[in-house]
Order: sequence, then structure tokens, then C-alpha cells
Amino acid sequence: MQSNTASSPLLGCIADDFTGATDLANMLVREGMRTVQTIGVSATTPQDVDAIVVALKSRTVPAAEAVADSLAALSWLQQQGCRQFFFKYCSTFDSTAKGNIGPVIDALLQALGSDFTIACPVFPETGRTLYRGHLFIQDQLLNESGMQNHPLTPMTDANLVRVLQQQTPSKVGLIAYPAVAQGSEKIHTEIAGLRQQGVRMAIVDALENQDLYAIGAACADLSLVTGGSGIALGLPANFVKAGLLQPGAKASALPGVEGWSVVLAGSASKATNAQVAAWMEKHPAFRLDPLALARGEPIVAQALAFADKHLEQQPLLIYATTTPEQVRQVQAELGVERAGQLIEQALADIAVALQASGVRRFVIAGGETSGAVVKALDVHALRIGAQIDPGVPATASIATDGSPVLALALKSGNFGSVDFFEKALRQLGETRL
Ligand SMILES: Nc1ncnc2c1ncn2[C@@H]1O[C@H](COP(=O)(O)OP(=O)(O)OP(=O)(O)O)[C@@H](O)[C@H]1O
Ligand SMILES: O=C(O)[C@@H](O)C(=O)CO
Repeated sequence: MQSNTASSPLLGCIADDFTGATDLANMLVREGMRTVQTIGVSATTPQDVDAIVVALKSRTVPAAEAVADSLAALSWLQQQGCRQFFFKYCSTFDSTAKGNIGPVIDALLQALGSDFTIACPVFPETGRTLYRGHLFIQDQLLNESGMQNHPLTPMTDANLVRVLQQQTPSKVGLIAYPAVAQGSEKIHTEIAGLRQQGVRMAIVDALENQDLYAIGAACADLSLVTGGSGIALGLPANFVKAGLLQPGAKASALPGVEGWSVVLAGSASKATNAQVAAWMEKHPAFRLDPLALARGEPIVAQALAFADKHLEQQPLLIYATTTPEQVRQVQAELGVERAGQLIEQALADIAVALQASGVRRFVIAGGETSGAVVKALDVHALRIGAQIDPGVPATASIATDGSPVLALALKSGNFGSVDFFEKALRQLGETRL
């Protein structure tokens, strides 16, 4: 493996959710940074690494908790020797009325002794663009995209300057597209101007990846950069320019694994529904019924018996995924939290039993689901490999205590093509599809 010319990692990242962390890590690997994702602050120091991404679960917790967790992650990343820091949130700017994006940025700026950062959730490959401070999801404004109905973080305003300003006492500004389109020098000049006006955070417009590279170049001297995964595209080149990272480095090598393969789907998003339906046309699948779980029926044992029957011949899917109407019905009966927890716990128990039976490749759909399963599998850190689809890389667990290496693909609910499950398993080394 090639190494950077510095002895310690260069970029230290804090992500506010699990699959969002993987999404960010994917971008860094694409641009030549060897990247490890840790599940929370790690007890061990990652080796052979250019970037570390600490995955938190801080998107919807109370703001004070998000701040405390983010500051602890920053302090650990500083101890690892990182030189620049990145705060990753959702490309749809998911936040509650109180934050947590604004409060976390304020706290990180203060801890770093810095007076300015940018905020840019743009991710053109998944249709997230920003113009004159307004966030678009494909052809729709954020607040008309379906995100206005999100159960935890309803986004009812597409004007991100206004949204962020409501979350912070700091002055929020905008670097609008006409300046961004002129390239990194102009953006740099805009940053200097905003700083003089006392702006501490600026929303930055962008429409295409080339804008993100220009913004990245203009942020070389900022201690903290914040945004979605897209804006991280432009940061590795700054380390290359500084002679700290080798140009054109291939950072995506992962160890191979031998064993069986499964897909576990706990996401009920539109994309996951389509992926489950496509899988079921050709391969075995077992549905988890949350109401039967709630009645105490032996659903986990039934799922494992089903897996036992198929694993040796072919990969299989175990899923709770269903239509929004059915999810609402189940939630009405069990409560949102209990329904979610029952399914997450069942999928986590199934994953642990399957690992004991020799499963080594897991494709997992859903951020919360991925968090629950990876925790149950006792995975503390992941090395990030090549991209499967935008926002989703192949990963491998970093085994600490002689436990087997697992090949994992952790998919955010909304990401991935219709045939994602097959595609992901193939990329993880499954040859029987
Ligand atoms: N049939 C169902 N009935 C009720 N709740 C369900 C059902 N299927 C899944 N869930 C719950 O819905 C939640 C889905 O969250 P998860 O984060 O895993 O997926 P997502 O929201 O689509 O993904 P992301 O957070 O990456 O966008 C989980 O808590 C899961 O247990
Ligand atoms: O930025 C995104 O859209 C994703 O990485 C994510 O955070 C989804 O929850």
C-alpha cells in the first residue's frame, strides 16, 4: 500500500450518521485517500490511513448531545494528528428545529479557534444542487421533494441561509453561483470578504462536480469544512498540492473474504422497496413481519431456518421493507420507536447468527439498520473500498481480536440502482449470481 508523505492521517471527519459516514469515505477513496471509518471514537489508532471518518449518531439527538459527541470526536481526531477537519451532514440538510448542524459547526469552530467555515450539502450525482442558497432535489425544491414529510427532520424551507441562520447565533452568509462559477480564486476572495463582514458560516452554491473541486481548492486553508459528501471531492487535491499525498494514488484495495452472502433490508424507502422487488424476481427472500415479532412469534428462528436452506446454494434476502402505508399501520399499532427497534433487533440477531454460520458478506439497506447490525456484529472500524453506486462503497471490517474479516456494503435508504443488491454482492466477491 502506498502511504502519504506525512506519518499521520491528514483529514479528520465527523459524520452525523452511519451510512452518511460511508458516503463521505467513498468520496475520499475515489480521490486517492486511504480511508478508515470508525464506529464512534475508536479505542485503537487506525493504521495506513490518509483520512479517518468517525461515524456518530448525532443527526436527531438533542443539540447538546450532538455537540458533546462531535467535540469528543474532534478531540480524538486531533490526537491522531489530523490537519484539517470535516463535518458531514445529509445532502438534504436534514435537521431539527434546534439543529444540529448550526450548533455543531459553532462548537467545532470554537474548539479549533477558527472564525469561518463553509456549509455545502451539494451532491450532483444524486441530484442535490444549490442555487442562490436554495437546495434542489433533482427538479424540485427541498420543501417540495417529499423531505417536507420526513418523520424526524421535516425540511419545510429550501432556503438554507434561512434554515442555518435559525440554528445559530453566528452570522450566516452566502457565496452565490455567479462567484462560484468563476472558480477557486474568486471563491477565495469571497471567503475573505465574508470573513471581514463577520460571517462565520457561508452556504455555498454549486451545480456540478467541477464547482465542488473549485470550492475545495478555495478551502485549503480552512481548519474546518462542512457539507455533504460531494464537497469532500475537492479536498484531497489540496494535500497533493502541499506534497502530503501522492497524486493518482489507488486507495480502494480491500482484503478478500470467503463465505456465504446475505442481504438485510430494514429500510422502507422508495429506492429500497424497488430493490427488494427486483431481488425477489430472481432470488430467495424472507419477510420479517413486525406485528408477528411484537406478538413474540419465533420469527428470527424461522428466518434462520430459511437461510439455512438456501445459503449453500445462493445468497438470500431478509427484509422488513414494505410500503409507506403498511409502515404507517404498523407504527400506529406498535408506536414508531417500538416498531423500528423490534425490526432492528431482529435483523441484528439474525446477522449475528448468520455470521456464526459462516456468512462473510453482508449488504445492509438503511442507515439505522446498518448501525444496529454493524454494532451487533461487533465491528468497530471499516476500511473503505471502491464505489458500488454513488454514495455507497464496498467496505471491509478491520478485525481486532482474531475475528473474521467481513465484507460489507451499507446503503443509505435512498441510494442505489434497482439491481443494487446483486451488484453489491458481486463487488464484495460473490460469484454465484
Ligand atoms: N415494515 C416496517 N414497519 C415499521 N417500521 C419499519 C418497517 N420496516 C422498517 N422499519 C423501520 O424503519 C426504520 C428505517 O430506518 P433506516 O435508517 O434503516 O432506513 P432509511 O431511513 O430508509 O435509511 P437512511 O437513514 O439511510 O435514509 C428502521 O428503524 C426500521 O426498523
Ligand atoms: O448525504 C446523504 O444524502 C447521505 O450520505 C446521508 O447522510 C443519508 O442519510
